[in-house]
Amino acid sequence: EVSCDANGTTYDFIIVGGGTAGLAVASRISQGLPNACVLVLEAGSDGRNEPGIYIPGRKGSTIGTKYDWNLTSTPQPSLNNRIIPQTRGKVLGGSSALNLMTWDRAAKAEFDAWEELGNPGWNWDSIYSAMLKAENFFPSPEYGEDGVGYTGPIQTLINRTLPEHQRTWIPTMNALGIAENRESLNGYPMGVMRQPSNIRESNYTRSYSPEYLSLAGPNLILRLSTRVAKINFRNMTATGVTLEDGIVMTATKEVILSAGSLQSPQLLELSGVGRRGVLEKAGIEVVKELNGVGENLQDHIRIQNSYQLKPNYTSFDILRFNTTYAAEQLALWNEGKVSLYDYTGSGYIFMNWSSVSSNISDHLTSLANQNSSSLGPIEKLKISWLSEPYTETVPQLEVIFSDGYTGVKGYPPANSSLYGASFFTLIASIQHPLSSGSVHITSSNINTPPTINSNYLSHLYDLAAVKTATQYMRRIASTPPLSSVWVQEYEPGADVQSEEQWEDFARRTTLTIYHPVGTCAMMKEELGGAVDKELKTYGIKALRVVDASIIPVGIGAHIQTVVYGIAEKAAGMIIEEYR
Ligand SMILES: Cc1cc2nc3c(=O)[nH]c(=O)nc-3n(C[C@H](O)[C@H](O)[C@H](O)COP(=O)(O)OP(=O)(O)OC[C@H]3O[C@@H](n4cnc5c(N)ncnc54)[C@H](O)[C@@H]3O)c2cc1C
Repeated sequence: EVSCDANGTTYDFIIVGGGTAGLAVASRISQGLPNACVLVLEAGSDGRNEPGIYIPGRKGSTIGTKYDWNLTSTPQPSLNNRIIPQTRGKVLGGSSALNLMTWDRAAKAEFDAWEELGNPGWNWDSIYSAMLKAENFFPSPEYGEDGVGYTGPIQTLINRTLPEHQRTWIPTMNALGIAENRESLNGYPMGVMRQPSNIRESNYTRSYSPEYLSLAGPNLILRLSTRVAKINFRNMTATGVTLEDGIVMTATKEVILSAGSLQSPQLLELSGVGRRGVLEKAGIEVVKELNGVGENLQDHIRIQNSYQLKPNYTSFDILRFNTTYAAEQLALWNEGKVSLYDYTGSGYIFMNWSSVSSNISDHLTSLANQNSSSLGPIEKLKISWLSEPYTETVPQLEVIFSDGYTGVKGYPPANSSLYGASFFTLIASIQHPLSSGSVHITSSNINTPPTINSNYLSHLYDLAAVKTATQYMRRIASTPPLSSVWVQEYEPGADVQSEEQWEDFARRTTLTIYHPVGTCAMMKEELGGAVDKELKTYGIKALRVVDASIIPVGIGAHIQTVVYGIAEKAAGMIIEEYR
């Protein structure tokens, strides 16, 4: 058995970023290539003992803390120049430590499109089987058996804690013509459903990418609080990395970049791989001119409505204003008993626009088709999904039932008569927005955050889509039986009625749902790709990118399952190549 030096400077593989994909790919390589030394370099600390991370009901509490890189967008003109937080985990497990634990999958056609973009071998069948390797589903009478995996390290389940008023969710959507789908992870995601959350059944803790480390052998060396400043090259071959403190680490086989959609392109550019104009402006010598780096930034946008519950319902909000009750619930959670601290927002719908109305669908499709002569391959694909035959399978709108207040206006302050009230929130997410943007460096210093411009709502389709979504959520809330649980629409509020007011609400409150992808896209180089079908960086040897940045086209689902799938598939290719 190989012996790997925990404090050495030379390893076979160096993985940059111990996040969602990074720990998965590193652990699988360690397992599959036991004679190779695998080094993971993670800038963040170990958050496995942090209650804000491991208690599901404390999801969101670590946003904006030391576990977050606290990146932000540029002022967004179509959002009244608001600066939108670009939350990213800076901790072991990366964004899988901070995410909201939705575990789902997009439609078959969306993954088959990856192959059509010039990536033979990347289609539903192969990506699906890679995704299944990540998970271990705990069966539930409320969910089916098709579409879930049972052998992976990430544990998933249907949450045992369901607020009373959330029981209205599925019947309400049925009344609006949306059928229940209990096998929504099998490539056909449409319908209304509860969905799994990535929670460990035995102790109801967050199950996330550090779980992969239990698969790794002693040949995996993990270094925390260690930030990579650049990748080093000789003769167009990656030879290792330089750390922030100047120490040089050598990779004899490969450097694997898993720093995520906002920081993998940053590191490539800091190392001389990217758009010539960007590199020259930042004073960086060009190693390889690669136009796709940092471009094609796509994200899911969200908008939210919230409703004040009748006094006989207790929501998740009670944990913020009743400290005695919160302490009791926490004690229950600590004893492993059913508790409000178990809760994750587990009610969903995935639907097309014609389920809102055929007029809406026609209107949105015609907006999407404006300027269709100058479209790139990604926009063309997204627009094709608005028409037959894809309308029946590829979702355009997601709505999440999220208990408690999670809007933009803020929970009522202590001096308000509404303080102590309970709310539920409906969160809509537009699955295929047509606005896209970029993330680029502006300086050669790793400590200067990259400039992130997502161009949110810059496309008329996106603006009309969020308006439609928030209007539709009022319709959902006003449909029985959900209509019977609340007294008042708190946000946007009943006075929002005209088209102008809805548009104003959209511009004031649209946010991201934290799914940036596409910035090192796996696509032909001439189409704007940065990596090939083996995730190898064009023009450079021994350098792969393995994280959400390689996703060429945004998907109609939350993205962690496919990030694990990408890592599993990458590990398979790497093990095959070096065995
Ligand atoms: C708040 C939030 C909620 C979300 N909710 C959901 C959800 O409910 N369901 C879902 O499916 N998806 C969700 N997502 C999205 C999903 O979690 C992410 O897309 C996914 O985890 C990204 O994985 P990744 O491997 O690409 O990057 P990350 O997991 O972010 O990993 C990147 C890692 O690289 C490290 N790093 C960066 N730069 C350096 C450097 N220079 N040197 C060393 N290390 C470095 C980072 O610290 C980090 O650990 C959410 C994301 C966020 C932020």
